[in-house]
Amino acid sequence: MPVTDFFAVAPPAAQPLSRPFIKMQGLRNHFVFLDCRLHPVPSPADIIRICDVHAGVGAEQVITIEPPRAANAAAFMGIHNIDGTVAQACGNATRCLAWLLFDETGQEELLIDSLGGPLQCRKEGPWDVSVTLGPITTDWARVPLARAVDTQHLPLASGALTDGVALSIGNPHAVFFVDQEIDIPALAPGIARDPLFPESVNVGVARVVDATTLQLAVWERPGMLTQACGTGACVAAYAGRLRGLLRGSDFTVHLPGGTLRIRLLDDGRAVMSGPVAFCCTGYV
Ligand SMILES: N[C@H](CCC[C@H](N)C(=O)O)C(=O)O
Repeated sequence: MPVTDFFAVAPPAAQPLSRPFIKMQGLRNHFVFLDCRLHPVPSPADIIRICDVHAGVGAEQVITIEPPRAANAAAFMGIHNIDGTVAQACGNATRCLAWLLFDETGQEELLIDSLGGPLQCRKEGPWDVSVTLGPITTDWARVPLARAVDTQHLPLASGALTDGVALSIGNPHAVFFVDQEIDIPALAPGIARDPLFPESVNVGVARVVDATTLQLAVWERPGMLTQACGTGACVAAYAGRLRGLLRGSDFTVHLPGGTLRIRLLDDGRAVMSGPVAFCCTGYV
């Protein structure tokens, strides 16, 4: 029985809440999945409650599985941040959603549609999934930025976070390369709320280990340090190669929650490969 059959299981009569959910995590970046092929997309207030571990099950994003909007897509993926706002891309959640759809359909390759565009997904192992995201761009208007600046050498700083690179892979990122320990919660908000970023920005802090390896941590929109950020890993590898700090096409990105493998394609897209894990089911 596919895990997603749970979405059709009625709650116990005494259950005060009626919405079935599946929770999964990718490198400890954790998500609540709701099937909106059967139920309406929840309100921002409900998203906030579900993400709040003191009021709901707790999650770093709520992912809504919606009917496909693009031809030959298995589903549309809605990405909802903890403040109820909508994001355009989420690498770790895409791997988890792909796993659920592989399990549901028996397929081992499929397309997921999203605001950031189509995402080709492939089952690499029982709990290992690759997703092709992008293309990545450093075009200021598409990050987006509020004005034209050199996106490869950003004119803003917050403490030791200087000389960053602005990119988009569907969602906005600013990547800073450092060679020292950084108090990210102290410094990253100064970047994220800078008026240069009209939609705010995910702030990646990267340290080069060698020509194909990074260490990375990301202060994600709307303002939280996550254990892993899939889109952040893709753009950090891209920015590192752009800066001449990395070489080749295949990279390893170590995040606090674990490691992702990133392959940069010639067309600007990135193939991100990594694990997924099942957490629990329940009702919210
Ligand atoms: N908070 C991000 C979305 C989730 C990105 C991250 N969880 C990933 O795995 O890519 C944003 O607002 O753009």
